Amino acid sequence: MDLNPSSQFLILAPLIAVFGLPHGALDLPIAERLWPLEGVSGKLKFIASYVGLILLVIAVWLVAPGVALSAFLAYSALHFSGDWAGTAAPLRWAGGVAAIGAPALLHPTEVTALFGHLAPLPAAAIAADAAALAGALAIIPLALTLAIRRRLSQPVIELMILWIAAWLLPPLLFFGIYFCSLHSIRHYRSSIRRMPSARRALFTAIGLSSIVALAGVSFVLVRSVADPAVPFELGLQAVFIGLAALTVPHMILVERFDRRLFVTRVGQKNTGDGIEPLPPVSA
Ligand SMILES: CC1=C(/C=C/C(C)=C/C=C/C(C)=C/C=C/C=C(C)/C=C/C=C(C)/C=C/C2=C(C)CCCC2(C)C)C(C)(C)CCC1
Ligand SMILES: [Fe+2]
Repeated sequence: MDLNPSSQFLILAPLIAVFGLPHGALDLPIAERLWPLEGVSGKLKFIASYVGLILLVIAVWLVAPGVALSAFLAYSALHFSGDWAGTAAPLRWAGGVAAIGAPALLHPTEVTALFGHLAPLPAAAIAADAAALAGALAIIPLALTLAIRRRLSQPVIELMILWIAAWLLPPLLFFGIYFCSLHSIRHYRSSIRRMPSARRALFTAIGLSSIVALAGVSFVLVRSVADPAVPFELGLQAVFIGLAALTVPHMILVERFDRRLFVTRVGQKNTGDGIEPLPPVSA
């Protein structure tokens, strides 16, 4: 598909705002299930720590963008591997790495140029090469599983679709579709089932994601008054540096939530010697 990066971005940004942000905004209801965030002060303490971590990541990005970009790619792969949490480790890793590495391997020039908007070019090129190499290595567990098992399990089918999508779609569009369909919806469904009140969690998620989306739009509007020549670059930075910053507290919470409830992202209970479905929380 032939779509220039600015047009891809115009599709990606609203997709992320509507379908991507709410899965992270469930972090507040998740924290309320993990700890007794008593009263307004309990919630405010949690929000202050969450926002503090976000600001810390943005500060690191401003000081050392090359290091921050590489770290973002690495922890994103780790976070995305949770989408195949009930699966054997090699396939789980192959999935998390492919979400980043497949577009880097199949569209190297475009991905290097996009990374170049987020970090200085030499560091962006190194990050793009490393992501492409990781992508190539991620094919090995998939190919071995196919060769040994000789049957198409659900994770194998999902990974094959992921690779075909990465091949057919331009990188930003591929990422938007993976992130908003597989990652966000899977995480959203498995988390909301564990909430005492799904309706309340949904309203909280909508409210918090609107705040984050508004913050991103305001950043682009204010900055483009000073430099109207680069709205695409500012938009890309708002989305990806924003996601990089949100991911750190988001990952910490999701890990704790999954471990505390012994729940994998595919909505199953890990009993140590097998996987069994967990009953939904009663209201
Ligand atoms: C709770 C809370 C809140 C909210 C939150 C939220 C809303 C969250 C979200 C979260 C999220 C929402 C997350 C996400 C994540 C994401 C990620 C992790 C991504 C990654 C990506 C990447 C890494 C990419 C790459 C690339 C590029 C850049 C280009 C093209 C190619 C590729 C694809 C390779 C607030 C702050 C209000 C307050 C406090 C509390
Ligand atoms: Fe997530």
